[in-house]
Amino acid sequence: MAGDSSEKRDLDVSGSKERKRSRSRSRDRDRKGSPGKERKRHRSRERKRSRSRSKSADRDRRQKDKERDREKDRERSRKDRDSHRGAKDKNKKSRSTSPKSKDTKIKREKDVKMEEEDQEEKKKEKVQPLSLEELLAKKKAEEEAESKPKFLSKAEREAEALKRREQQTEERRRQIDEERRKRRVFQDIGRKMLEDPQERERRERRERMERESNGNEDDESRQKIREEKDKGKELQAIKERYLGGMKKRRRTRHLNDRKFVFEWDASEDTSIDYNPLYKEKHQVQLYGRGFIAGIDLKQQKRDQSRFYGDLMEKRRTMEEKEQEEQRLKKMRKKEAKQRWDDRHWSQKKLDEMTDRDWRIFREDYSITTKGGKIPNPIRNWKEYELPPHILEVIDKCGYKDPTPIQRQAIPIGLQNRDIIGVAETGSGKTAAFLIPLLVWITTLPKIDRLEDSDQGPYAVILAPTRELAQQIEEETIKFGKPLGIRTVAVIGGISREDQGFRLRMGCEIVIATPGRLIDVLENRYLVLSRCTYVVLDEADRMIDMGFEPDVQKILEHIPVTNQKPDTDEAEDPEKMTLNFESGKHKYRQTVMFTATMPPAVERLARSYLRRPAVVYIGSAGKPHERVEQKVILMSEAEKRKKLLEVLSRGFEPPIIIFVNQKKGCRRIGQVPGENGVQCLYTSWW
Ligand SMILES: Nc1ncnc2c1ncn2[C@@H]1O[C@H](COP(=O)(O)OP(=O)(O)OP(=O)(O)O)[C@@H](O)[C@H]1O
Repeated sequence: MAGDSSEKRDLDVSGSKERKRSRSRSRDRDRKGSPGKERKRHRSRERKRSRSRSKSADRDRRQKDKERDREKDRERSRKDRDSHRGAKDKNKKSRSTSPKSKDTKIKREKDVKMEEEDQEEKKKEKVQPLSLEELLAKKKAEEEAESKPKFLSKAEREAEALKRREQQTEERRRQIDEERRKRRVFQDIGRKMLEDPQERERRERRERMERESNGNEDDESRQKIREEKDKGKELQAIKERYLGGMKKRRRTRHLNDRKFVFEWDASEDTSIDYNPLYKEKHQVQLYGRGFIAGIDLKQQKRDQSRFYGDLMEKRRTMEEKEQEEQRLKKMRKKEAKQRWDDRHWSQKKLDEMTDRDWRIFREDYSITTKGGKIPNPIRNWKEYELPPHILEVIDKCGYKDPTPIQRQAIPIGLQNRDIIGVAETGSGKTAAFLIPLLVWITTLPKIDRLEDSDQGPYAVILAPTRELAQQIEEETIKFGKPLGIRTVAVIGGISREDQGFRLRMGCEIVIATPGRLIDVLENRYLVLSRCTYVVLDEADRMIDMGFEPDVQKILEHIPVTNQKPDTDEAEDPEKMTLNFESGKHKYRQTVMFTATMPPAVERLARSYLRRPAVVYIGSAGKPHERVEQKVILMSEAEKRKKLLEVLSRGFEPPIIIFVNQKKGCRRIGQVPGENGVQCLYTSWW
């Protein structure tokens, strides 16, 4: 109810105002109705205004105040109207369309119209800025108007199109002109810059700076990208480390997959075998170092060296050429000398032999020596300075060349040195110790030899067995008889009296076995007062056979007055040679031959030999050169058959077959018997 009363009040207030306005509007309507009048009025107003403007500023101010007041009033009325509209909306339902409300509506519409007209009039009077609401309303109205379809006639459309076309061509022309103008300006600038070097320099500097700045920017951006990538990788790595990253599965291709897989191995490529291109691959050359790519490097090198050689040859002076020739001659001479010196010892004369040649010589004959200054071995009989009668005998015996032991032992023996010779049976040891002895004996006057025959022999040769002693005797007689040197063998199995008789007749050399010699010595058939030469042949065998005490006893029968001093003198070749040539007063010389060197032999050597020279022939553990060894691998069942096959090849008897068991010995013994060959078998049981 209160609301209604207030509304009424408002309406009353507004009513009075509206009335005033209606009156003015009615006037306006009247004015509109008569345009001529209105024009007159307007002109008069304009005149008035111009008059007033020109009259004074006070009036203007007053006018402005009035305008301001009027504006305020207008605002107020607008607000009232809005509130009135809101109230009207609220009471729309409650209030039915009563005649009263209709009147007010019409009145309001009239008011609005009047107001609009008023506004237009004012606008005309003075251009004032539009309020926001007005602007919005205006815009809305424009949009609505635009959204409404416009129906244009054909002529209008054609006109429109023509207009648009003109606009487009105009726009195009304008653009072309603009471009042309710009180009002209640019060309002008360029021309100026070409003319002005300073300007050009400035421009270049500017461009450079721009480029650098761009480059720096690029670098920075690249750096940023790199850092981001690194961070990403690091993050990924951390994730994989702590969360267990997803491993990329390797794609495996199976043979059953639809896609065909060509299984091929490099070794299956046979093109290399028949294609000459692959066979003779050309060496690819790159440019540089003075070579041309694609051409054989060796050929290029050859050409280059030829070219430079020719060039150098042209440039050399005569003097230089001579010098070079001299140098080459010297070099050739030196090389020839070297070649001459490097000849084999067999191509050299004795006086051309160097130490190196002697070393090679010893190696060739498997001679190894030890102990003091050992003289060089004998190359051949003729070369060596042996007395002619000795050489004659050697020649008579048919010894064309000395055996290895003879080559080394004879020169040592001729120096009156004690010798330990390690050599096998049948290596020519007899001549090795006999020749120095014969040389010495033949130096002694024959009368002395005959007169002093009761003093006993000059040399005693001890052998372990009768057979060996006889063998040595044979050899000795062979050498000694032509030289008038008498030899007596004192061995078992022969009458002691006979031997005693022969000894009493006198002899220079006694060959004996230890047992019988002691017997003869003890029975005074023999004395060793002038014995200066003692030979122990096959000393190891003698010791094995238990002759060591006998040997010692025999050696005790030899006088000690002519024993060598146990000093370096015993090794001095010159002093010893002099002593050797001194005839009767020669030191006692002891020579020992053995195939092995057991401790007993060493003991014997230490006791009776003075500073001996040791000569080894061959190498220990090495099979003898004359023995052929064959190993045939087969099963037990095949052995018998194989043995018969080997025997049927025609080996000269006697043949020795060694077996490891007694029964095997019997069984094999029957086999050759079947083939008509006598067989003996024996064993150590
Ligand atoms: N230089 C030589 N040239 C040719 N034949 C030689 C030469 N030296 C030795 N002989 C011969 O070789 C054979 C064996 O010689 P020698 O008896 O001297 O050997 P050995 O080593 O003494 O053997 P063993 O110890 O059995 O007596 C002899 O018949 C001998 O005539």
